[in-house]
Amino acid sequence: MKCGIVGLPNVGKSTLFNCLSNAKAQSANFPFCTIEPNVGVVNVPDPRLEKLAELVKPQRVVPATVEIVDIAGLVKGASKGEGLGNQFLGNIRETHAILHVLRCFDDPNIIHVDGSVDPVRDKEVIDIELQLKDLETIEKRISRIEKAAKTGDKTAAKELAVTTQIRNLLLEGKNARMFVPQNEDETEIVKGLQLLTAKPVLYVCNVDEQSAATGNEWVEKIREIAKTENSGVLLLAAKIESEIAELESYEERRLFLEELGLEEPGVNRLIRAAYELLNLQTFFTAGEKEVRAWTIRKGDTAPKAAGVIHSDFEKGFIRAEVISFEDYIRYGSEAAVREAGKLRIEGKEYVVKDGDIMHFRFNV
Ligand SMILES: Nc1ncnc2c1ncn2[C@@H]1O[C@H](COP(=O)(O)OP(=O)(O)OP(=O)(O)O)[C@@H](O)[C@H]1O
Repeated sequence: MKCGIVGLPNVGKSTLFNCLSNAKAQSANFPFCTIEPNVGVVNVPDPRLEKLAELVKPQRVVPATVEIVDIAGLVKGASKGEGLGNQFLGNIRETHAILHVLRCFDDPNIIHVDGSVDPVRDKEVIDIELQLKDLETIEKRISRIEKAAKTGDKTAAKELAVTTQIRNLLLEGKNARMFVPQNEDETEIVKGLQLLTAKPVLYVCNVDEQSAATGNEWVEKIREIAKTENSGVLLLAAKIESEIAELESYEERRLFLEELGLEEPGVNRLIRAAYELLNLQTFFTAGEKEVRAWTIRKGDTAPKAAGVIHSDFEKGFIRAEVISFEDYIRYGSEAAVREAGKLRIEGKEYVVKDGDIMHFRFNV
């Protein structure tokens, strides 16, 4: 599961990516590893993990991770192959969610590809390119299934109904994510189309130093639009944050952030937001050797969670012993939780809750 950073050229994507890739931007515990020049696996800052580690004092602490890809700037005409457009759109297709960076800072020294700062227009430029590409995908699909649908093939007819609705949305200049599947079948059909504008999106408003905590009028405009799309907005001052991330001492970084009116680096919020956007959540395992955050999807059951640790755990799953994060903190140790009768035994059907501390019983 990975998130792609998308936006026009020169809006601050690489600056943002560098913030993420700078280990010092976060606590010492959160290293970053670059798989390829533009792909990073970044650890998810999670205060709960730190609290658990304080209580358990394990030999190792292992955070959850999320993969982030820096996709080079898209330009007008990308859907027609302009400026390596096809390659970049292909890169977006491989991601599961989009971090759409918008330039919301004024700086006459930094050239804007369209001559002036206007994130609302910029957002539309990108949207249109993605929509045009999706339209091409949809038209191809429709022409392939139309005949079968009209000669009584029920599966094809269902798909035609969905694709036609999505095509109409795209023709109105809307994104495919505005289509709400009515049942499991429709969800599967949409998934199969792999549309760019069906992916969840978070708008990242890249602001200047002065607006780091409060935002500005551009951000407000983007917020208004995002509301109508059910999408999120995140505020981040990429340039100053990348400078802060360069500072050696933790204390210095903290002071600088405080001056900006921030409690923690914006990238921490961004990483958590990316995790959320991918529909992921965390469960923990806690032992003397290791306290660890594991990543699962929201809605996953206990055996699925067990399978993330080892496939044998899933195959031979018997039951899970579960402690809620709040109980663990309240009683301070697994033994005390047991004593208080707060340790739950859960079976195969149990849907894991974010923050659960789990122990699996299995046989092989
Ligand atoms: N919030 C900000 N305030 C002021 N300047 C910024 C801000 N964010 C980025 N910049 C500056 O804008 C310029 C472009 O940034 P960057 O190279 O990160 O853009 P990009 O989106 O990756 O561009 P491209 O797609 O062309 O690679 C850089 O000089 C960077 O320092």
